[in-house]
Amino acid sequence: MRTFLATLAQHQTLIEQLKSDAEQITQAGQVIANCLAQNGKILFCGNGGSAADCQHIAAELVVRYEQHRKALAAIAMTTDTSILTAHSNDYDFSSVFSRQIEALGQTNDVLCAISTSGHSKNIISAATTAKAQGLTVVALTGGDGGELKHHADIAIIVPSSITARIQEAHILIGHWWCGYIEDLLTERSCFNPHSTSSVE
Ligand SMILES: O=C(CO)[C@@H](O)[C@H](O)[C@H](O)[C@H](O)COP(=O)(O)O
Ligand SMILES: [Zn+2]
Repeated sequence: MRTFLATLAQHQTLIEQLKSDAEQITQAGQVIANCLAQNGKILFCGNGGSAADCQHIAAELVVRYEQHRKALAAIAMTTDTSILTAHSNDYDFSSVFSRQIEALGQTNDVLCAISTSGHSKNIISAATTAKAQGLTVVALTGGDGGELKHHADIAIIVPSSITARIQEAHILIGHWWCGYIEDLLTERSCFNPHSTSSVE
């Protein structure tokens, strides 16, 4: 029988291991911030719990994380039930995200592809389509990074085989990115009164 303390210990071990990825996680945060500063947008894709992470992080960027500041361009490609059902029903679930990238992706955008296994077909297809269209691909994955790591410009691999622990690490990284991006864009005066929206 699992105990809460044993699960907590797994989580803490993993968080400790993530220290060695700090530089790469920071670099990915810079890539996302640069994209937003240059009027690009962040497209997110993931399945199940990772789909929830997509809309969670996109909401922090569009609305706010810690600062009242201008809106940042982010889209969770996991939320439009008409697109998701029409495409899966008429074509194939494996291309449900790549189709949206074909519609929305531009060369100065970033795809943030989230897959704990790194093996989900629709996520790999999204990454390959994004690369082909000139987007930068940041992958949040786990295990050994699966096939996804081969199709990403930056692949952050949480070294665990437990889906839940990987997801917990992913949202920690996603939250950290949101704060770091707000800090970086503030430092570059991207949120000064002349570049902000009505929420100021
Ligand atoms: O949240 C969980 C498990 O914690 C599940 O919903 C999980 O996200 C789903 O099984 C996903 O389909 C797994 O996909 P992936 O992370 O391997 O790409
Ligand atoms: Zn979950």
